[in-house]
Amino acid sequence: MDLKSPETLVCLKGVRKTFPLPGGSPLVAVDDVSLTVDAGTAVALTGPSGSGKSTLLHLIGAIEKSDEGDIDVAGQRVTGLSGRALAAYRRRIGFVFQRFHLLPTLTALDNVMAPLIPFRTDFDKAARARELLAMVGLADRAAALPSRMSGGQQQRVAIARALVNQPVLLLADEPTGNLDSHTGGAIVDLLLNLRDEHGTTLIMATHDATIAARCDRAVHMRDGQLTTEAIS
Ligand SMILES: Nc1ncnc2c1ncn2[C@@H]1O[C@H](COP(=O)(O)OP(=O)(O)OP(=O)(O)O)[C@@H](O)[C@H]1O
Repeated sequence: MDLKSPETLVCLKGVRKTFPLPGGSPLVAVDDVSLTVDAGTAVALTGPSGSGKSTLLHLIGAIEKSDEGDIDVAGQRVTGLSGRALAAYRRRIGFVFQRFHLLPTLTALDNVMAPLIPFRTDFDKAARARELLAMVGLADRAAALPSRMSGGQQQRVAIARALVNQPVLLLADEPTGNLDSHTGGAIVDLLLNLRDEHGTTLIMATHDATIAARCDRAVHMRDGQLTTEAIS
C-alpha cells in the first residue's frame, strides 16, 4: 500500500476576479475562492450557468488575471507572472473547450502540432503528434480536416492537442457540452484514463451530475463562491 501523502498540485487562496460593468459596480465572477487539488486526481467543477466555473479555469490557466489572491500550480506562483514566464506557464497547461476550437484549415495532425514551439528540434514533432492521435483512438484520421470529423473525433483531436506539451495540469471546460451523452461518456472515459494511466491531474467544469460523480471529487460553485462539496 502506498502511504505517501498526496502532493498538492494546485493551490488557490482567496482568489477574486471582477469584470467591469458599464455604469455600475463591477460584476464579481469569482469571489474569495480557496481550493487545493492533489496531483493525479480528477476534480469536477459544478454549478449553475454564470456561477464562475469558466472564469475560475481561466484564472488557473492564466488566460485571465485575478484581482486578488494567490494561485500556485506545481510549485509555481501563477499570479503576477508576465511576459515570457507567463507564456511558458501557459504552455505547461492543457486546455480543452466545449467547442473544440480546432483550426479549420489544418489537418488533425497539424492541429495537434500547432502548440509546439516551431524552433524546437530536439524531438520529432510529427511523431509525437501521431502518438497522441493513436492514444485518443484516431491513428487513422491524422490527415483529416476537422470538418470531416464527428464532434467526438474533433474533441479527441483537441485533447491530443492539449497534451502535446506534456502539461502538468489539464483544464477542461464543459468538454462534453456539445456532444451526445454516449460520445460525451467516451470522452470522459478518455480523460479519466489519462489520470489512471499517466497520473494526469484534471479539473473539469461540467453541468452533468453523472460526469461529476465519476471524478474523485466535485466542488460546487454558486455566485462566484465555492459552496459545500457535492461529493467527497
Ligand atoms: N469577459 C467577461 N466580461 C464580463 N463579464 C464576464 C466575462 N466573463 C464572464 N463574465 C461574467 O462572469 C460570470 C461568471 O461567468 P462564467 O462564464 O465564469 O460562468 P460559468 O459558470 O462558466 O457559466 P456557464 O456554465 O454558462 O459556462 C457571469 O456573470 C458572466 O456573465
